[in-house]
Amino acid sequence: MFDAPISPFIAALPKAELHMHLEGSLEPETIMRLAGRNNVRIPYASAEALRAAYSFTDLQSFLDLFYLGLTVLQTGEDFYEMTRAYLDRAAQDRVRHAEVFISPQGHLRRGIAMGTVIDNILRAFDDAKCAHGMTGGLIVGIQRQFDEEDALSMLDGLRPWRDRIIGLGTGGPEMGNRPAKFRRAYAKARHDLGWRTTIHAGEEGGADFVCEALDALQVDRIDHGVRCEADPDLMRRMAETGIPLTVCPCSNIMLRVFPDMQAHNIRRLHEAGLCITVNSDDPSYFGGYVNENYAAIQQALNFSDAELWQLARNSFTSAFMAGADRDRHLEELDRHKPGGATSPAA
Ligand SMILES: Nc1ncnc2[nH]cnc12
Ligand SMILES: [Zn+2]
Repeated sequence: MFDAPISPFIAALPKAELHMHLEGSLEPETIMRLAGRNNVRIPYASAEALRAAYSFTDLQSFLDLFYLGLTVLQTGEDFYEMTRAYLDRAAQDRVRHAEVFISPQGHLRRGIAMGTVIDNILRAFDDAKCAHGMTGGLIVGIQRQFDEEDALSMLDGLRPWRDRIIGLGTGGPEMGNRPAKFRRAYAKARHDLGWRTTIHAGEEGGADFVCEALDALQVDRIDHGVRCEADPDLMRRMAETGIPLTVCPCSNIMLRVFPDMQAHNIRRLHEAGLCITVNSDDPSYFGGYVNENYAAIQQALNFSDAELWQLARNSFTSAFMAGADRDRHLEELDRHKPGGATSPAA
């Protein structure tokens, strides 16, 4: 579906990916293989039949399949393989820093222990860092359809990994589950656990969801956020404060947030001075890893190499990453600047 050619510039461009759900990186072939290995019933005859079902009408129609697919994850090895496969694939796309989401509640409810989930994801990160020299970290995601008590008890269960987790996010069905529902969970993550925070807002929900996320939760980033355009005051605020948006162009087309890529507002958001980053969200479900997302906006919306370079730069400056790592990545990125590298003072 997203078959724009990936230019040599995009292929070589160092980039950070900040919005990618590990469970959304499970390819249909992997889902069917793990279903067989773990004796989990998936009501599709083959990987091709499962992939053929990836035709969505809205966020919920996707989430139904996403929640089905993740049931094949049973053992520590499954979580390791899923994470390692994504990180190896991302390294091929020149992702130098990856911040990925996991939704522990979806696994705890099926009787999987927190340690099985978290330890094995972190082990895959450690190995991928050695293999590819990449940096990155794990963001735990609240599933917003469950109540805040459930989110708070998940946070209690994550305390032993407090220093190895970088942030808290929230995903799941946005309508009917406003950001302020998780006020206490976000305060706990920030003050008690010392994590950075982000939330899916303004994907299907309106600009008011983005405002509420900023005011009630004081998040550091907004995931998606594309519907902020409906509120000019909010647009000005976002431009002034530089709060990053992790935009996922292919996801937005697949979930019908916009009818097609030409109609996507990412260029307008960028030109309005917002800090925009490009990400894949759930690459196996939406037909594109991060480079396909860069290529899609280049082709449909005429992003120049210089503009794509700026989006890649935003991805590093928006990351929840230590200053020394960021400086190292930015130095490497500088060498790919169209028209030549900037001087250290620039
Ligand atoms: N695009 C998305 N929106 C909300 N929740 C999600 N979980 C995985 N992908 C998601
Ligand atoms: Zn997402």
